[in-house]
Amino acid sequence: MAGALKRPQPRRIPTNDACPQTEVAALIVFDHVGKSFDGGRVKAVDDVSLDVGTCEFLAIVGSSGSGKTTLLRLANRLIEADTGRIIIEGEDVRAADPVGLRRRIGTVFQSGGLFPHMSVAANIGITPKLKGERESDIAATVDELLDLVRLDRKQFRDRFPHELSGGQRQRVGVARALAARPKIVLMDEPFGALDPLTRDALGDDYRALHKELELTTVMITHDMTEAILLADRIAVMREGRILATGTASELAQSGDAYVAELLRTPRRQAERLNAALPGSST
Ligand SMILES: Nc1ncnc2c1ncn2[C@@H]1O[C@H](COP(=O)(O)OP(=O)(O)OP(=O)(O)O)[C@@H](O)[C@H]1O
Repeated sequence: MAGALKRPQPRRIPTNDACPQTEVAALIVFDHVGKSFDGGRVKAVDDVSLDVGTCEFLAIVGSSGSGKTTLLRLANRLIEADTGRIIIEGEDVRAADPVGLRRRIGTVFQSGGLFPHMSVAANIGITPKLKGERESDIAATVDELLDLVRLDRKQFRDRFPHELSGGQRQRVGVARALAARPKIVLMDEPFGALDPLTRDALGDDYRALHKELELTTVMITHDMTEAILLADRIAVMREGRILATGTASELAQSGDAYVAELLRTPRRQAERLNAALPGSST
């Protein structure tokens, strides 16, 4: 049977109850954060202040080397900030146990980041296993997550990463990130290496999961069109700094030349598509 089209009920995964839509509290706060490399010669992140609201989907857009990945790595303490504070779920990350912090935050990488020698089920179940959950509970969680990311349980559970397409690997990557039932998901170019159709389908599916599980998501992308289509708000980074944040229409009002340049491509794409597919916008 092909991947399940209907999501099963009931589900045990969504345990994030702390997300009333009226709440505006920020789940992630970057407060004047700075990080340099090479003895201060490379200012990868330069005095960044940014709040990510509970249940918000924030995209970080910027060219290569603008500091996007460094910002995410600071959030889960893969590296330490030189200056400023990062608050996750009300707690300064410097006070948090790094391992515990990373288990509370789901992470999805561009390549999927799956362990090649482990089956799909073992990859998805790795965090619950490290947390000491019972084998039977882990197996149930893996099956629920496979349903959630629309991969057929029987077909995919025992496969190895090299037996999957790029899109299927990313679906497993998303399932693995959700296995510890995080409130926060950090994604680094998660759909960047996929063909446009797969990318579109996965983006839509993830957006639905974000809403359904009441997640708070930060997604890095080079692609402004993807950011506009998926995110509630977009932060534009350049040379370690946040140039602008806002919804697509707010960014369109920005007087910044680089932001305008980034918006030119989706504008041109929309115009060309409307011209090539008359009536498609109605
Ligand atoms: N561990 C490191 N040691 C030295 N320099 C680093 C290190 N990590 C990142 N940098 C530098 O910091 C800057 C920002 O890198 P970062 O990976 O955050 O950018 P990015 O916006 O994510 O780029 P890309 O889109 O290409 O992934 C770059 O100049 C990079 O070379």
